[in-house]
Amino acid sequence: MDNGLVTIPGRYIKPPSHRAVKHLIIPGVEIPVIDMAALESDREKFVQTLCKASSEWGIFQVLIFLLREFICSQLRKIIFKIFYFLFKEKMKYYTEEVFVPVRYCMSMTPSQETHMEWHDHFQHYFSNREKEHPWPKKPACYKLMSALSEGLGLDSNRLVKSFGDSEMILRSNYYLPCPNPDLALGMNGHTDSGGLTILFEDQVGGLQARKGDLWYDLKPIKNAFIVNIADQLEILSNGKYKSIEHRVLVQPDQTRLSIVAFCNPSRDAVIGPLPELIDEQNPPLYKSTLYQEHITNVYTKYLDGKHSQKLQIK
Ligand SMILES: O=C(O)CCC(=O)C(=O)O
Ligand SMILES: [Fe+2]
Repeated sequence: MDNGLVTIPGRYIKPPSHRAVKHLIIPGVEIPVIDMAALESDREKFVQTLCKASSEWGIFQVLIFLLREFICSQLRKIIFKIFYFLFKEKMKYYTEEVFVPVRYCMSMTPSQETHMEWHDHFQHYFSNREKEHPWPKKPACYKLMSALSEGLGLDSNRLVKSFGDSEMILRSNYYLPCPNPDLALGMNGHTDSGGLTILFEDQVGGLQARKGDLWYDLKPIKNAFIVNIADQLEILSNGKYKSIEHRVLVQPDQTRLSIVAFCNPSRDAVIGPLPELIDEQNPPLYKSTLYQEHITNVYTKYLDGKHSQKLQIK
């Protein structure tokens, strides 16, 4: 882009069947908004609202004022600087591996893709198994996970326990202005393969969530994080919470930045519908699966930009 590119390189052009179709997009949607302050003031109501948003949408906005101020003023600037590094510097971290301490990559797995996604990203992987890159025992999404457990009628620590030694991927996505935004996608439609995703985006917009055949254009709101249920939580909840498919469109004249925390189960965890949720009326909708195996499956599907593999392991 710095060299004055006027059309996108062929590898970024999506075939017509993969492009965003305008009449299937619902503009300016506001997904449910949940204020973390209510967790202290009225826990029961908080749990109810969270549970409803996770079942009906699988994606919602969360207000956490202090943290957001910090992220706005500091983190965004720092991450922009990292993307401004010389290409040669960034390439020192280039890899297609996921479970490495630091990764820089374009698209997802360029060597296996015919049509790339219009973004670059830096990714950090944290796990208590890795001595060099440990993460605190409690997952970053601990409070939300506790409330989500209660929403299933279970002990507040039940979901966290099922994650085992939880892991985390912290990822910054950088979407440059695109000279042909209608021919490309910033990120293909996918569901997140892990547990719970917490996303911070700037005010540029472009994130869309899918319900049926329609794509809902999610309007960024100030002072909010976006949280979405990912595949492993859908499976643990036996389908009560929905892992929603989402994608990102690109803009002709604006750079977009998103910072995403994927709060995931341990890769050793065996994930299946929680036995407490199963009875004659509620048979298991998913088979138990090793999380590690599952992520491989989902990852392959993810590259096709189709529904995730979880629908096939039923
Ligand atoms: O950039 C965004 O808003 C979405 C990013 C995303 O879906 C992902 O990294 O999995
Ligand atoms: Fe995602």
